[in-house]
Amino acid sequence: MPPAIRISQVTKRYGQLLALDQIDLEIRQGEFFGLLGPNGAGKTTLISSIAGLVKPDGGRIVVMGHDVQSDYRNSRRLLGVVPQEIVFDPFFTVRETLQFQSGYYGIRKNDVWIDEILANLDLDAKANANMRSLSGGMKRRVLVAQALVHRPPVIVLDEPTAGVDVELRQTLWKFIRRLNEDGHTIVLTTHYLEEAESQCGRIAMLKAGYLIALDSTSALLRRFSSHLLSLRLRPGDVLPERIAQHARQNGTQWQLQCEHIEEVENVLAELRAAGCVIEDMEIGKPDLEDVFVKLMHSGEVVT
Ligand SMILES: Nc1ncnc2c1ncn2[C@@H]1O[C@H](COP(=O)(O)OP(=O)(O)OP(=O)(O)O)[C@@H](O)[C@H]1O
Repeated sequence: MPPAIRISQVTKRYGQLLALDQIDLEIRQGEFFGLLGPNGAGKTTLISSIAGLVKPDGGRIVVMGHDVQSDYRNSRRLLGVVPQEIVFDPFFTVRETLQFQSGYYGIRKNDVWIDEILANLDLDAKANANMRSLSGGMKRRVLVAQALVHRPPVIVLDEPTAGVDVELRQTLWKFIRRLNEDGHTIVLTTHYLEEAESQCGRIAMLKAGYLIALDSTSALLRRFSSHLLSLRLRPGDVLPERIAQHARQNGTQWQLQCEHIEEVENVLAELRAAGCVIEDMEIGKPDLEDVFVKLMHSGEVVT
């Protein structure tokens, strides 16, 4: 089984700017994969290269066994891309837009599938509305629908939830998760790290054109996220010196950054041994934002 997407040594320059620097990345069939990075990291350039819209200066991209440059038609047929920018033809209705898009892939009589997509994206009431008359969020739903008309096995979503309300986010994720459960490979870029954390099994992080992290979401969280332990002691109790050195006082609370959960256990044992009584305690869950911030500010590379 070929990988869904194989990216080998891909480099892209815009004049002096190195937008992608020798990127190597393999996305397996059936994965829900996150591509993260700050503004300008190269995510859209990489996605556009996968879609054959940008021609890399070096390297090779293969989608489901088909080279994006030398076998463009087949690779493009296997890919559905939801672009970041909203572009639409103001003269068509939503249904016409989707029929037109189906025709682009040589598919006629696609209305059963089009109806299913419209229903799953809560767009059925707007099927005959003119594209011009839709709100920004509705237009974004149509972009998602357009990417799916030819039932591509690999679906790439470039910030699909930017500027989208909570209800659509939930509808969208439910549909995308269902497609993933049915075997579709999903590649997602987003700035909403909690979305990436909850949806993606594996994550790559780009920084200024470099791939700086590639691992499962759980491994990245384990490796880079610390637990924030917040404690309130019985009035009059004093933190043992060793712990106080590393703790920060916030009103009546003490806060300690613990790299591992075992460290939390050690702190509690020391407090007990010192005769301290804990009146209130909270352990902050590690999240992808910690990982992201740490990786973006350190020179570390974990691929
Ligand atoms: N057509 C272009 N011409 C010149 N420079 C470009 C072009 N497209 C992108 N760039 C530059 O390449 C770099 C990577 O841009 P890209 O859009 O891929 O980043 P991104 O990670 O998708 O950012 P964002 O999160 O803001 O969407 C940026 O410095 C950007 O200014």
